[in-house]
Amino acid sequence: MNKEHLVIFDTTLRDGEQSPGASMTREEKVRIALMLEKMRVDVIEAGFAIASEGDFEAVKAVAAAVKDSTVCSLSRAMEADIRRAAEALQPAASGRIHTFIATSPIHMKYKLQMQPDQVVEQAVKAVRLARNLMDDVEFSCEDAGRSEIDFLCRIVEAAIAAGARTINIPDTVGYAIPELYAEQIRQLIERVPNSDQAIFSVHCHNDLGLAVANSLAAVQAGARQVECTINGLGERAGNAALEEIVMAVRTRPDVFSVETRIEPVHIVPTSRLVSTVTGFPVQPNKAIVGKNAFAHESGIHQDGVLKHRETYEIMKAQDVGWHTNAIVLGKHSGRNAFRTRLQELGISFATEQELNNAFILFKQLADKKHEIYDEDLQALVTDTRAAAAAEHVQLVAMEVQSKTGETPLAQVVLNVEGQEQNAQAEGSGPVDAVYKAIESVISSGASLELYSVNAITSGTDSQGEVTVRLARGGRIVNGLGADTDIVIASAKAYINALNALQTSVERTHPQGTGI
Ligand SMILES: CC(=O)SCCNC(=O)CCNC(=O)[C@H](O)C(C)(C)COP(=O)(O)OP(=O)(O)OC[C@H]1O[C@@H](n2cnc3c(N)ncnc32)[C@H](O)[C@@H]1OP(=O)(O)O
Ligand SMILES: CC(C)C(=O)C(=O)O
Ligand SMILES: [Mg+2]
Repeated sequence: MNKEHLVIFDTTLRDGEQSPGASMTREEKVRIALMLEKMRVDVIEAGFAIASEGDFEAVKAVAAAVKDSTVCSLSRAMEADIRRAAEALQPAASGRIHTFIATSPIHMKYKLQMQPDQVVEQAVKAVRLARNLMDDVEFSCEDAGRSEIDFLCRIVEAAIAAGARTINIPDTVGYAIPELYAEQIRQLIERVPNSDQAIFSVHCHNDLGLAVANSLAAVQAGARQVECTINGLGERAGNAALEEIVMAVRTRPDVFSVETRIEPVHIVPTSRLVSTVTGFPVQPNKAIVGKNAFAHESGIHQDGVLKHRETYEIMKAQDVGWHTNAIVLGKHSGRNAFRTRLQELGISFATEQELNNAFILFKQLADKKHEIYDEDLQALVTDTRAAAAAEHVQLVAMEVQSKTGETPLAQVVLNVEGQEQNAQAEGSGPVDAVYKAIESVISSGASLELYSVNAITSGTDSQGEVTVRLARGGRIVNGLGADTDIVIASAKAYINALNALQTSVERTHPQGTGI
């Protein structure tokens, strides 16, 4: 099937900038415009030239910098606005004046305070003037979503006759519903006698969360330009998101008879740039550009994706500019994802039992921590292996009381060579109390040469990793322990070192001397 071209009109720099707090400098607008050009956006609306001296300069700078996309400026249906837009667009290789006037009864009566006939007259005058200054003119019926269809037909016909090449039917206040909006576009194209002389465009706002759905329904009804913004930035709840429109059309060629010229690999970098410049973070679950858009945490999905990516992905992360998709390990993960990640880290298990033991520890840790990082896995494997090694001493349970103004007290239950033993001791701090309690049972005679604690990853839910070095009779051993509770990590590390000390004794004196 021969696909028709869908014009992608990006208004991040104009409607996007109308988001409270999203103002951009001239330099920032140029940087974003160059990314949009690289992405092969057809039209870049760079600003509203009459709004301020700064916006005039910004439109001018974008017009001078961009070569491959058409650069556009907004203007009211007023002579001064249109002349200012034309002046700012002077340097453009391809420029467009976008002029608009409201057509809904509520806007005409209360805001413009004009009669419908006057609105038509002013629209026609505006389009004519713009066409005298520039070939490419777009006319918008502001608040078309709440305008009467007969009046819309009348003003659209007049605007096309006056020279508008693109007719935009905005749902300015996000009031439209897909089926009804599509019907509005269909009727306009059918009923306006000269509709074949213009491209019909849509510009949808997201007040009811329907901006993309409305835009796509309109495309199905014959619209051939969509106005949209990166990350859905825009007035109030925003505009239709460019990345969602482009990827919907691209992912469902069976549904849409149009195609864009967008190179989607630039989508994520552009999204990041817009987010950085405006300071508006992208929500993690945002389609296409959110951090979680290609991330899988649940075991069943991870297993599916590892076996055949398309089981849970309708797009490829790399196609829209992500480095890769992501298998995130957490409490919903399963063995397949766990084993695969460890293999990627170069860690394999000799037996399925060893893997299962590590997996049990992993689930326990995941219950305490939101996300498990590679460093957590490495520490966990070290723990599993230490546990698997001949263990003379094991920590069964421990409790530490530590209060301001009171001496810390530790109670430990140890399993020594198969026998449970209880001990308690006070110490200068909770770790000191635990170590004294352990020593009251073991009497290792070793001296503590080093004690250090590190957060394995960032965040207060991170695991603490403790390293302990013990020396006895010329032998020095290290012990490692990790836990989200650093006192427990300290006990694990100490016991790990005691066991290492014993193992090294066994190696040198097979009969052993005991710990
Ligand atoms: C749906 C949209 O996104 S529309 C674009 C919205 N964007 C902006 O408004 C950003 C830039 N705007 C501005 O900088 C200023 O509003 C300016 C420079 C355009 C105008 O500033 P001011 O002259 O001080 O007018 P103000 O903003 O207070 O009021 C708007 C005036 O324009 C009139 N007007 C509004 N839309 C149009 C239009 N499309 N065509 C002609 N006149 C219009 C209003 O009726 C009002 O006229 P009045 O002053 O005679 O009552
Ligand atoms: C100026 C027009 C196109 C607009 O932004 C709107 O109606 O939302
Ligand atoms: Mg708008």
